[in-house]
Amino acid sequence: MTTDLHKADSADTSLDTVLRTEGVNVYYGKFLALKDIWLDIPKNQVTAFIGPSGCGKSTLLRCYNRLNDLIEIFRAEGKIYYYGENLYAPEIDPVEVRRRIGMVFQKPNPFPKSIYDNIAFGAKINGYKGDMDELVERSLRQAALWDEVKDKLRQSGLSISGGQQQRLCIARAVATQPDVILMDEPCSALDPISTLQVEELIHQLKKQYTVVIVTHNMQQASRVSDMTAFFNVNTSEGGRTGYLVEYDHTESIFQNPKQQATQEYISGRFG
Ligand SMILES: Nc1ncnc2c1ncn2[C@@H]1O[C@H](COP(=O)(O)OP(=O)(O)OP(=O)(O)O)[C@@H](O)[C@H]1O
Repeated sequence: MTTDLHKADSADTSLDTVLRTEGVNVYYGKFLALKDIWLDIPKNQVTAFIGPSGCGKSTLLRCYNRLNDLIEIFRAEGKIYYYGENLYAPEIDPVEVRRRIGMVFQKPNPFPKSIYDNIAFGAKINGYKGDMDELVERSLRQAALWDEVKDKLRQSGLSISGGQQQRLCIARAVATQPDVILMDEPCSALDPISTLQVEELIHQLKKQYTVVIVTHNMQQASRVSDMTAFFNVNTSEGGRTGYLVEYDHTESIFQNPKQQATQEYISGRFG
């Protein structure tokens, strides 16, 4: 087992890197939640984060759009670069970061507004000046939801099924014209059919976006992702510090992992 991620098996460097993570440590107060993370997220690929509960998958995901900034006791060390730009530099506006790096959460969370306004609202706030009807339709089409809701755009976003709500949240994320979409267990509250629909959608989205997904479901990681990062928790120093064990093409992680811990995790021996 290694906590030195310079030594961790790393991704294919021939792919364009969107997000570069260099030696990132994350603290909540005095608690070291993530230690020395080195990871490159490639463009127009789906990257999955897997690992046992508490290993810091969501924490790292939220570092990429500065959502952790909203947590008072959060502190990060190291560097995260977005196309070579330091995401945490003082001149960077976290609101703009969150527009370019959108997020979809575990529980579908549409606004208590109409389906139409769920999409139009964020776009208006972001100063969208184009044809709003066209944006709403395009976003719903991209989220594979248009045909199901085109006749009820004025109905509440809360009136549709959970799976449809999650696709509405994806449409809402897409409407702000992001570059990256972060997904934190986007299917964990969905039934199997809705899950497959969202997985199919993720597959489509990567043509245009870079996707990073946290999932507890290893079948899902192997179905949807191109790259997989396996994290584990180190309990040896009395805490529960997360670290990256192995990062590689999904096929290699699932069929030929280099680390024993990865092998044990994917074969269901812990976690
Ligand atoms: N806001 C917070 N304040 C304090 N500690 C936190 C906070 N958020 C997360 N943690 C701690 O940081 C560690 C990593 O949590 P995180 O949610 O990132 O892990 P995870 O791998 O996504 O877990 P899970 O799979 O259970 O969602 C855990 O020990 C957790 O208790």
